[in-house]
Amino acid sequence: MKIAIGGDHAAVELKAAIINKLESAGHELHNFGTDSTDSVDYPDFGHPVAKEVLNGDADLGIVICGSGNGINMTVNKYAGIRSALAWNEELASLARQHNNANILALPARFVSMEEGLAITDAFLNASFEGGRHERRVAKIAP
Ligand SMILES: O=C(CO)[C@H](O)[C@H](O)[C@H](O)COP(=O)(O)O
Repeated sequence: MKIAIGGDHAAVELKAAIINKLESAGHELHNFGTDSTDSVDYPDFGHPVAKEVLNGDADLGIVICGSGNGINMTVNKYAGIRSALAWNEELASLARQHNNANILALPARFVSMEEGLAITDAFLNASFEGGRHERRVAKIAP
């Protein structure tokens, strides 16, 4: 799977661990940074992930900031992006199963490294259930 990933300075350690794990599992990661703990602005790293998913160069995206909120808000500005903030595995699975989320937003300062990796796995391993959820997801667009 091709996965776009980006985050701010709060995300660096978790992002690196996710990239390492997913590349080892055979996924192709497109890393849009930041890879430094110098303070940056999370929108600058969310926009390229949203664009990569929308143009089809990535199948899914992962965005990370301290709370997950700012970068989640950023990518959800794009029509066609359904980004879900998840702080446990069940929320991540449900985001794919019920909402057909195409981006996972992680709160780096509120999950452990182990939890962040497990949440990512749950997101990638789940799939959209369709059925009644198809109608609801179609109604998300205004
Ligand atoms: O902006 C955020 C909230 O959605 C992110 O959590 C940022 O990572 C956070 O604001 C960064 O805070 P810092 O005090 O500038 O490190």
